[in-house]
Amino acid sequence: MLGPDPVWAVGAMSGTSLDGVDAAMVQTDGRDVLTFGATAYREYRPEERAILRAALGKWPGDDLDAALDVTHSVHAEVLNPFEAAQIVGFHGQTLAHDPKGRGTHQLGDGQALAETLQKPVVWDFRSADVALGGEGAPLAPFFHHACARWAKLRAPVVFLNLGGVGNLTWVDPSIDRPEKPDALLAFDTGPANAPLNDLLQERLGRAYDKDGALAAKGKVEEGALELFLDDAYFRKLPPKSLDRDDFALMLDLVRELSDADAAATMTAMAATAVMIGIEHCPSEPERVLVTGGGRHNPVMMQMLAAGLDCPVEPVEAIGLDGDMLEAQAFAYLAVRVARGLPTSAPSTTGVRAAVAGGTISRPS
Ligand SMILES: Nc1ncnc2c1ncn2[C@@H]1O[C@H](COP(=O)(O)OP(=O)(O)OP(=O)(O)O)[C@@H](O)[C@H]1O
Ligand SMILES: CC(=O)N[C@H]1[C@@H]2OC[C@@H](O2)[C@@H](O)[C@@H]1O[C@H](C)C(=O)O
Repeated sequence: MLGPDPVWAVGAMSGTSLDGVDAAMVQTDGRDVLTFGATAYREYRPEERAILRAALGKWPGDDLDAALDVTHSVHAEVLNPFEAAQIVGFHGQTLAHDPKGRGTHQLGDGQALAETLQKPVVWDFRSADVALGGEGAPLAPFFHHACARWAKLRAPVVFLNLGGVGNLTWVDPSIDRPEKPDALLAFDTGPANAPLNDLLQERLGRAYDKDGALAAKGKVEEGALELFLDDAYFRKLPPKSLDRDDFALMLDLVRELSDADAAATMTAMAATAVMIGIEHCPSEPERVLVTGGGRHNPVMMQMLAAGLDCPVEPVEAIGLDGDMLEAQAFAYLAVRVARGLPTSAPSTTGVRAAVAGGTISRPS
């Protein structure tokens, strides 16, 4: 279907924080990123978000009609204008993630989207990895490797995504292929914004702690932080991954604290989980490049900078767009799948062997 020349792909990602769908174009041959293109964002309306939230934790076979309608219509709306794209990478909304048990579930029907958009759609990126013993996540690391090469970095760096869940990729850009054994190490670090958002929603009816304003007024309760860090997840060697609500009990640890102290403590939990994560990396990175919404939270960024020995900067420092990196990743991965190139490896998900995850659906 796709020849060896670079193509324009569009990727769409709806993250664990359930804020909306990002879409972004990338020109790539599946190995190198040549150009970054147009982007778009469609926020969920409150009623759409409520339908998706109610579907969290559900698996194929459950009643998902309403959530599927929302996912399909929002993706069709955000992706329709990308006429120049030759192929689509459609992540789908993660509803449940239990790689060592029931599997992983991203809501969406790629065939239906292919019919609507009249373009080939690559989707269900995670199942093949899980079937081969992998965590099915994170999948952005192969793209992070391409970004490091695009930015002509030489020394190992860490890409840190602070979304609902945190995940990091240690990258050695001097190794030319991401599937080679020492090129990457990746894993979920712990909860990032999701439990903090839940706290703000529950106590104050606010979606999130804008600019860390509440956390800035509070003080970290060290006892609660220590109890949180006792969780065996942090000592477990990577690869490892999390579901959005795996740390929902964090809210109990801050239950007795004032709003400001609870926000400060939860922000410290997210940041400290990252610091422990960095200790698992093969070597100290030259810098930590932060993507995802958490990079807009100055309190979280300051805590990271204070706890790490290297500079902590938003990915914009190397010319990337930290709000769109995940959507770009699934554009890039779609082309890799179409070309039969792997999208994960033992070092990124723990999969038995490098695998090209994803199903390709073509309009009939
Ligand atoms: N100005 C800001 N101040 C503080 N926090 C912010 C700010 N902007 C965004 N955030 C946080 O970032 C979150 C959104 O991050 P992002 O869009 O990266 O998440 P996601 O892509 O849904 O998650 P994931 O990567 O886990 O799938 C918001 O819910 C909020 O908690
Ligand atoms: C199962 C799932 O959807 N995981 C997401 C989630 O959000 C952040 C973190 O947890 C990461 O593991 C992953 O997303 C990114 C895009 C990834 O696969 O790289």
